[in-house]
Amino acid sequence: MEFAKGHGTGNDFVIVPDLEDALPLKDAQVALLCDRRFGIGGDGLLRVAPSDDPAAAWFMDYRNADGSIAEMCGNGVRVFARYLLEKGLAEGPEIRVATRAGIKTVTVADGGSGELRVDMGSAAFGPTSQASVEGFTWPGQAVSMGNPHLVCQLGDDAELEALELFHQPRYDAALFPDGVNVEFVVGTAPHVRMRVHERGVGETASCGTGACAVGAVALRHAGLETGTCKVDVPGGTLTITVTEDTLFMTGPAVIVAEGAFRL
Ligand SMILES: N[C@@H](CCC[C@H](N)C(=O)O)C(=O)O
Repeated sequence: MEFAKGHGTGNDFVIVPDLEDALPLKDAQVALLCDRRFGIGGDGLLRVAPSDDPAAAWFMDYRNADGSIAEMCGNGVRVFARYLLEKGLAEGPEIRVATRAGIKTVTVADGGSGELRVDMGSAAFGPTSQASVEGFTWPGQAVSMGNPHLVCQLGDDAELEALELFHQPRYDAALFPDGVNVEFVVGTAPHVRMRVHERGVGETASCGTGACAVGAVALRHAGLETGTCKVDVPGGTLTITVTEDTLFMTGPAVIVAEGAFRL
């Protein structure tokens, strides 16, 4: 089976081209491919399949490392678009990608940085809630970016660094019946820093949709309806811009390897 490997700010993905839609992957197969000892290794898998939607040629079939399906992946959609560009499956500067959270338009950013900008659609704010790790509890803001997030503000860098994110933080399962990605943030807009525990994965070096949720919350905390917020993640920096109509995320996306896997 042909594969490629790519990442966006250290959030890494196994990419499986399935251009004839002939390779429906079972959960266990996805988990094996994403396993860092027994497989290729990745936080998730991006299957490149034809789209049913006439507005986009390709569908991003995103799966978490444990095989579970998620609605959206922000770093994944940039890596997916980079793969389409490198393989000649799409032409820039605008690439439309079908996802479970609707069509996302990815644009090659101006200025030769090589970064990609995605129109992610507006952040949808939910109720406030809370998350707990190792007996400590923080208030949090529920935000949907197509997939569920809980953004928790911490006091300072030392508190963020001391967090043990080996296990899923505790959360209100009635509010998040399908699980939730939990972001822990320090700082204020226009520049914040975060760590994340992803549903179906564990702690990752970055989460694009998480950074979008964090940027939107940081701007709102600063009393801003629109604006730009840089979000530092362990694997780099993402730039989040909120406009009256939508939210853009800009960041890197690179393909680092290609090969064949014996499935
Ligand atoms: N890493 C992703 C988010 C992937 C999905 C998430 N784990 C979920 O289950 O919702 C991103 O970059 O957005």
